Amino acid sequence: MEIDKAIRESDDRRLKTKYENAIYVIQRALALYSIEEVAFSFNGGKDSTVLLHLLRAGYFLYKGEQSCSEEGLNEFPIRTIYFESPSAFPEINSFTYDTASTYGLQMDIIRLDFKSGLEALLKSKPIRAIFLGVRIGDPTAVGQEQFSPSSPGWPPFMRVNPILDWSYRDVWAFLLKCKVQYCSLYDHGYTSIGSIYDTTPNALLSNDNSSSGRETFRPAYLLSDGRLERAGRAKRISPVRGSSAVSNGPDNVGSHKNSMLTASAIAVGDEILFGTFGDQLGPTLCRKLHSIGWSVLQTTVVRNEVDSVAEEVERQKSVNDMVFIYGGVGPLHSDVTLSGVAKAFGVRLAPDEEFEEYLRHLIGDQCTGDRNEMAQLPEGITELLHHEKLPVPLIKCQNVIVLTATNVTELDEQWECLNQLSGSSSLLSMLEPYVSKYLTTQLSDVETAHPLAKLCLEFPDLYIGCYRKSRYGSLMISFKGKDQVRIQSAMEALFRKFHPGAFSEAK
Ligand SMILES: Cc1cc2nc3c(=O)[nH]c(=O)nc-3n(C[C@H](O)[C@H](O)[C@H](O)COP(=O)(O)O)c2cc1C
Ligand SMILES: Nc1ncnc2c1ncn2[C@@H]1O[C@H](COP(=O)(O)OP(=O)(O)OP(=O)(O)O)[C@@H](O)[C@H]1O
Ligand SMILES: [Mg+2]
Repeated sequence: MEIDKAIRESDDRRLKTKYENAIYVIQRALALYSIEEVAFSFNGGKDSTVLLHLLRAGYFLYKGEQSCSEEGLNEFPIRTIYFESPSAFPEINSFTYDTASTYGLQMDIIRLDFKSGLEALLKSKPIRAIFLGVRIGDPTAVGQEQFSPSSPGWPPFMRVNPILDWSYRDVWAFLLKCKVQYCSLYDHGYTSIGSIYDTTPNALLSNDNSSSGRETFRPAYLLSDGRLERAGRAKRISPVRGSSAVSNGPDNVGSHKNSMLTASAIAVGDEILFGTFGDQLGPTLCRKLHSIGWSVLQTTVVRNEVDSVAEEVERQKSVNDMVFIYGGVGPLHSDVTLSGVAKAFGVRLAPDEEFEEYLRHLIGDQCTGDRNEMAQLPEGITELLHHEKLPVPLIKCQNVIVLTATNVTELDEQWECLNQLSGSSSLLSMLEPYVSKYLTTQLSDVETAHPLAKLCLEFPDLYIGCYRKSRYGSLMISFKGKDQVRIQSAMEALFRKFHPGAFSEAK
């Protein structure tokens, strides 16, 4: 069988592993369901083209194990369904039909929407399982496994996704290694194909030939960052963020100048709770947030335990505009922060090829196996924050930023990068910074308590706090707010309540 031979003769270890896993899934499905009970959903796209050849190989190998003779092994008896639509590209349509005839596919053409089409199909045929070319990273892959029952509200069948864990690069490695035909649009810069209304060539593959008047594009397999395969697809409205207060674009940055944005910080570390090691980052992070006008509502310390992290993240993300979490990131048994974040959002960890590439640069050969645990990130909600000064991008899951800093110097660097990124994107809106004034007094707590309580009522827009460094030393009074004039007025109001010289200003 030519596909099996091409992969077995290749020296691409990663591709071999992906191939073997996919073939395993296909063979399990063929063992679970009779041939009349399975169908292949084929639409001429690159992923379904990969799947077609995997199914051909999988069926061949499965049948070969069952019978001694080679007779009939090259046929492909799996029912193939194609949802034909007038909004499909003509190239996709003709490729689908040509491929069907080349490989003798028994095609059922369905001219209904997916759901109604499947309802009709399942009524007329004994189908129980459908092979799909869905991959992690596709918007529809979130939450799916290799075997996933159809969703509630859909007719009942098993979705079988043999290439769920394949990356964009794996897809192209396979198609090129096996030298099989694929739809011609992929040679002209299309990297993911939807309808004629929502799909254009991927601008990242554009040749700079604007002077010639006709823009041309490089082939899809040259796209180096697979995460951008959908860059040529019209955007759907993205999921709602953790909070509407975080700006969604540069235009909004200014409009937040005077609004209130809140953050919290979560430190993950048993050693902090044992008292062996102090939280290095919390206080610095609070000061930094304050300096850009954000209010910090809470800092917490949680154990290196998935559920503890998940519960805290879940709580904080729903009441804050941004949550910062640090500690517990890496390959150690105690590094559970990303699992906790994933659990808080109800998603799983999935391999992220781009992140893996960064880690590979950083730790080289120590990056073992085909599945790098450190390159698993919360699926469908992760954004990598790139900055030239960062060896590995920071991870942002909706309104949760995972900091990898372990000390203040590293935090300074990461904060600077975050700030610079915020300048050109919507990351952290810069607000009017807080200003602070401090007074000290030798007056007793009892003398100051009542007038200070009244002052707080008179200046509800300011934070007026009191603390002392020792029970018998001087009392420190802090005034924090965004309006210098208001702070001055509050201080003067306080002076008027006591004898002159009762307070002195402190730095
Ligand atoms: C054979 C088949 C089965 C599908 N099963 C489901 C399903 O169980 N649940 C679901 O939400 N969508 C299901 N879909 C729809 C897809 O998840 C998804 O909406 C569709 O492929 C997206 O295509 P679009 O980007 O062109 O809208 C199915 C689609 C096909 C072709
Ligand atoms: N019109 C359709 N008819 C049959 N199956 C479909 C159709 N649209 C989608 N599918 C199924 O859903 C899978 C995922 O679709 P998706 O568009 O992500 O991948 P693709 O079309 O194979 O490749 P590409 O990402 O390049 O468009 C397909 O591989 C196929 O199994
Ligand atoms: Mg497609």
